[in-house]
Amino acid sequence: MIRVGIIGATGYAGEELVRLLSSHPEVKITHIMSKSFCGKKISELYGSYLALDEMLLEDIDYEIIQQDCDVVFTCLPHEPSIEIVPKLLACGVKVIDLSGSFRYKDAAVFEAWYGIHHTHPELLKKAVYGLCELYEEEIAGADLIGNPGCYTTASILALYPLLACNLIQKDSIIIDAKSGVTGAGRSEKLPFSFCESHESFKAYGVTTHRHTSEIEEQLSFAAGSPVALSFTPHLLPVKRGILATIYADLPKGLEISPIEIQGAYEKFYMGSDFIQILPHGSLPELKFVVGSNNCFIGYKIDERLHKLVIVSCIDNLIKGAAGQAVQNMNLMFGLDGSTGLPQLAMYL
Ligand SMILES: NC(=O)C1=CN([C@@H]2O[C@H](COP(=O)(O)OP(=O)(O)OC[C@H]3O[C@@H](n4cnc5c(N)ncnc54)[C@H](OP(=O)(O)O)[C@@H]3O)[C@@H](O)[C@H]2O)C=CC1
Ligand SMILES: CC(=O)N[C@@H](CCC(=O)OP(=O)(O)O)C(=O)O
Repeated sequence: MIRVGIIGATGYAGEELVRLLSSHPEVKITHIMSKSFCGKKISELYGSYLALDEMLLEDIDYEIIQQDCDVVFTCLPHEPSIEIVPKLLACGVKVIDLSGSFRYKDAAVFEAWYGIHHTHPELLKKAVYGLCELYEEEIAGADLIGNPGCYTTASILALYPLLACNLIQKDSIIIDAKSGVTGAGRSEKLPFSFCESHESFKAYGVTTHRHTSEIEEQLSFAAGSPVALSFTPHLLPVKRGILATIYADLPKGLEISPIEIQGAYEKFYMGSDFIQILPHGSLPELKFVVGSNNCFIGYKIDERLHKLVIVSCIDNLIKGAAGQAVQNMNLMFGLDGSTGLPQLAMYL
């Protein structure tokens, strides 16, 4: 059995990890950790978790982690992650970090977009970007994973194969993405509270959202040269799910058929359990993915404007956070990537 510790188990991403891992056939959760709720049962926060009450929420103790864990998931805000992850690595455990702190190759890019000083830039060389469909081999050999962001997962999975095959113009990309409110985390933030967000709809982070830089970095690897794009997130009045509608110009002077687009996606994602490519003109909805680790991608060519419109959907807490983290753990420990992960959505 893989012995797992979860730091930040009380947050939305941590809670989803506890849920997924408690039924994983190869995992024993040995410690769940919190800063503010030490000594409490997890059912005091999440009422349905009575079955897990023999485990109390604990403070972080590195000696105990060294003895009892093979891998630790850190589900923390970005700044505490930068300080805690190196101490975990020094214990000899593998680490899967869900924050933005270990996703970039260049600390200067992280610092510019997050406004946080990175005190351990040396670890960025060692960290592997945990998008399983792109970096399976590197993940298998990694000790530290920077688990991707939720908007970025939906966006990169939709665009990477098309840029790699030169099927869209890299200077024309516009990503219009919408997220459920759990994307903002459990801690109280007034603009994201029920009354402020329910039956309303708004854009935020316009031109400055930090995920712009994460998407650009990864897509530059696909294109083989820098990519700059426009990314606008919106807050949807639903609990979970991300739907990104993406616009890009088709290559100038070239006729691109749906068969070429479909072929590029299907070839790139051959053997990937969680990527579902719909036929030309069929578009996914949030209810196709919520509750599962899937990413559904649909597209339509706009012949009149010589553009491609792509719609990509994930569950922000599963493929966008905890599910992807489990998929990473599976690969790091030589398991099939899909072990213990939900394939089907909660349709109703
Ligand atoms: N929500 C989402 O959809 C996604 C989130 N993420 C990322 O995952 C991480 C966790 O997000 P999320 O679960 O939403 O956040 P929450 O706000 O819901 O939870 C944050 C967790 O971090 C713990 N925590 C906060 N500050 C500290 C600290 N100084 N030291 C130790 N623990 C601390 C809290 O512990 P406690 O209150 O128990 O003390 C809590 O368990 C973030 O980096 C986020 O950006 C990534 C992708 C998607
Ligand atoms: C709705 C909402 O607020 N979403 C979050 C993104 C959640 C996520 O992916 O977080 P990290 O990339 O920071 O880990 C936001 O826009 O800040």
